[in-house]
Amino acid sequence: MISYDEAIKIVLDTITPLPPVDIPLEEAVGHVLAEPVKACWDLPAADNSAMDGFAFAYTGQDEGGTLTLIGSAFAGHPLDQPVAAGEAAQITTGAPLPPGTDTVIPLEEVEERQGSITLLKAPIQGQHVRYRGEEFRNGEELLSPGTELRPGEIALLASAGITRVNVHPRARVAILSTGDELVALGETPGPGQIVNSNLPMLCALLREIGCEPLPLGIGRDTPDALAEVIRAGLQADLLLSTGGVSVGEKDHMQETLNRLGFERRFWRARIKPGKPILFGTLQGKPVFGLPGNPAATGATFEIFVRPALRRLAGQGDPLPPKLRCTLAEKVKGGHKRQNFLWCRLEEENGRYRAIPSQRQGSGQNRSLQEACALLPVPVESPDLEAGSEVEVLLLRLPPGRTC
Ligand SMILES: Nc1nc2c(c(=O)[nH]1)N[C@H]1C(S)=C(S)[C@@H](COP(=O)(O)OP(=O)(O)OC[C@H]3O[C@@H](n4cnc5c(N)ncnc54)[C@H](O)[C@@H]3O)O[C@H]1N2
Ligand code: MOO
Repeated sequence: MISYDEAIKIVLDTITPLPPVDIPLEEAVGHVLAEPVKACWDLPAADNSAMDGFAFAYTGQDEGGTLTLIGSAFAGHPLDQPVAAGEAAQITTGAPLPPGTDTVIPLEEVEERQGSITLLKAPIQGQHVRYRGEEFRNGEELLSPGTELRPGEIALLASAGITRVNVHPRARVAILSTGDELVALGETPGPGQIVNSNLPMLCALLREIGCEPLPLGIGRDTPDALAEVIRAGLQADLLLSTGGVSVGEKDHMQETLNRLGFERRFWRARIKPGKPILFGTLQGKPVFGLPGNPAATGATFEIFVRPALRRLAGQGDPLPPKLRCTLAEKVKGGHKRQNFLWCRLEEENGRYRAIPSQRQGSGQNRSLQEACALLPVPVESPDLEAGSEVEVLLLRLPPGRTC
C-alpha cells in the first residue's frame, strides 16, 4: 500500500490546470490568471494632488508668503488656465495639477483671505503631488500568470482599464453517492437506511472553494446502475463518488469503472481515515472513489480532492497550508497507517492550540464538528506530548472567526 506522500504526488502529477477561459473582471474573484495582464494606460494619467488645498509653482516660498488665487481645480473638473509665479489655484484631492504648478499646500497650512492665501508653513517643492505613471505605466505587466485574483488585484486591474481576464475556471464536480442504504435528504430513513449526508457535505466543501457541484443522485449497488450514473458524470471536470470502494460484496465502484475504461493510478493508501481511496482517470477525467464513512469522505476530500481542485484551478501550491501550533493533549503514536486527526483550533495569546476531537471515528459525522485542521501523525511516530509544537494542515478558520 502506498503512503500519503506517494499518493498525493500521483494525483498532482496526473492533473493539469483546466484550459483557460475569458471572463468579466467582476466575476473573477478567486480565479487564477492564465496569462500576464498589462496596463492599458498610465496611472495616474496626470500629475495630481494628494490633498485638498492649493496648487502653485514653487519658487522658494517661505512661511508667511502670500499667493493670489486665480481659479479652482476639482477632481473631474481640471483647471486648464496656467498658474503663474505668485499665483495659486484651489485644488481637491485627485484633481490634475493646473499648468505651471508643481507643489500643493494643504488647506490646514494656509490662511485664506480676500482672494489670496498666506502660507502658515514653508512648503517643500513637489510636496503632496502624485506623479503621472507613478503607480504603473501604459503596457507595464501588472500581474503574472498563476496569480490568484483577490479583491485587491481586481481593483488594480479595474484601475488599469482591464475589463476581462483569461483565467483557469473552477471545476464542475460530479458527485455520485453509492449505497442501497441511502435515502435523499428530506426523506425519512426506513429500517437499515440512512440519509445521504455525504452529499450535502461535499456540496458545501465544493461551494466553499468556488467549485460547482453536480449531484448525480444515488447510484444503487449494481454495476449496471452505477455505470449509467458514472457516464452521466463525465460531463463534469472531475468525478467524485462516495462508498463502494472497499472489499465488501456490494463494493462495485472499481469493477464498474474498469468496465468503462478506467485507468487506475492507485487504490488504497496507508492512511486513517480513508484507506480504501481509489484514484484514476476515465476518458481523461480525474475520478476519485472516496470511502463512504463520513469522516473518511471528509478527510480524503481535504487531503486529496481539494489539492486536485486547486491544481485544476491553476493554483501553484495546491497543498493545504501548514500551521505550527501547540498540541493541547497527548496523542498516541505507533500506528501502521498515517493518521489524520480532526482538530479544533483555539487562539491563545496570538498562538493557536490544536485540540484533537474527542471523536475520531471514521463512521461518525461528529468527528468533523468544529474541526478546522487535520493533524498528520506519521506511521510509527512516537507519542506526541501535550504542549509540544506540531504542524497541522489548516483547513479553515475556527467557527465565528471566519472573516
Ligand atoms: N473487510 C474490510 N472491511 C472494510 C475495510 C477493509 O479494509 N476490510 N475498510 C474499512 C474502511 S477503512 C472504510 S473507510 C470503509 C469504506 O468502505 P466503502 O468506501 O466501501 O463504503 P461503504 O461500505 O459503501 O460505506 C461505508 C459506511 O459509510 C456509510 N456511507 C456510505 N455512503 C454514505 C453517504 N453518502 N452518506 C452517509 N454515510 C454513507 C455506509 O452506510 C457505511 O456505514 O470500509 C471499511 N470496511
Ligand atoms: O479509512 Mo476507514 O476511514 O479507516 O474507516
